[in-house]
Amino acid sequence: MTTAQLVSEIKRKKSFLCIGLDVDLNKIPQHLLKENDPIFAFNKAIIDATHHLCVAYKPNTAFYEAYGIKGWQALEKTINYLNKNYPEIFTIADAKRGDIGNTSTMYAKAFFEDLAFDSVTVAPYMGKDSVEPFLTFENKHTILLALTSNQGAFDFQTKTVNDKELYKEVLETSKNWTNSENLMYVVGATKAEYLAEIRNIIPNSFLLVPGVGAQGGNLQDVCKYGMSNNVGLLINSSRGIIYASNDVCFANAAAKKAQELQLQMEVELKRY
Ligand SMILES: O=c1ccn([C@@H]2O[C@H](COP(=O)(O)O)[C@@H](O)[C@H]2O)c(=O)[nH]1
Repeated sequence: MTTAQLVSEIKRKKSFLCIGLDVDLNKIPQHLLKENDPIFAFNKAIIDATHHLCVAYKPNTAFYEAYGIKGWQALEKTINYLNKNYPEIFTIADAKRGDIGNTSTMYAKAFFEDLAFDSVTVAPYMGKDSVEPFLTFENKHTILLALTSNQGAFDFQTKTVNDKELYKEVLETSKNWTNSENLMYVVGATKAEYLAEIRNIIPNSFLLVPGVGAQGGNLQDVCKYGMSNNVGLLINSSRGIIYASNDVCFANAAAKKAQELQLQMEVELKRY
């Protein structure tokens, strides 16, 4: 999917919501455990109930890898289901990959070709040659970790290196890499006060913003400092939406939570 198509979907749906599909078998409704593939059954119900309220889904691959081959098959079924039934949806494999060049090429093939995701999250720590293989794929997006939502972000990302905080160095350096138009960045909603400075460095890049909901980030603060001319935001909530209820009406409860966020986004889109 192109960035222009993503922006047009955001405007059509009046939503820049990304729903995280972080499936934990201990948290899903117990009646689903009788299904042949409980993870996919859960995802399908959530997707069918919420697709009109969001523009993106983000399965975090850890929640699939934890269940071995069955988890990986459920991830494959989920992305195939999305691509077949809701091709207008932007898909994110939250896999946080990145390695020496030839290995990164294989990661990129896995997520962009085999699984046909629109984007994958990548860690910048190994530098340019570990990220550029992802950037060579046309109309695919590499979402680089810049300033993450967790407390540990302060261990390295905000430390000063060469008179600059490390996350700023990541932004400034990566924006000059070949095919950098295919870059997006992760910035945690819990770090909204950093967004104005981040926008000075990358005024138009899309930001994937996790941390609203369960982690306590505030949607309005993120929009105030993080929205760009082309919206430029995908705000993610995972647990806050998909585990709204664990009874038989779980998908409706998830849709209700998603709608609460979508309505707030509609207000923000009018404001900026
Ligand atoms: O900085 C980051 C990067 C990634 N994540 C991931 O996003 C979701 C958040 O889930 P919630 O349940 O809405 O808290 C999850 O997959 C994280 O691994 C992040 O939270 N922060």
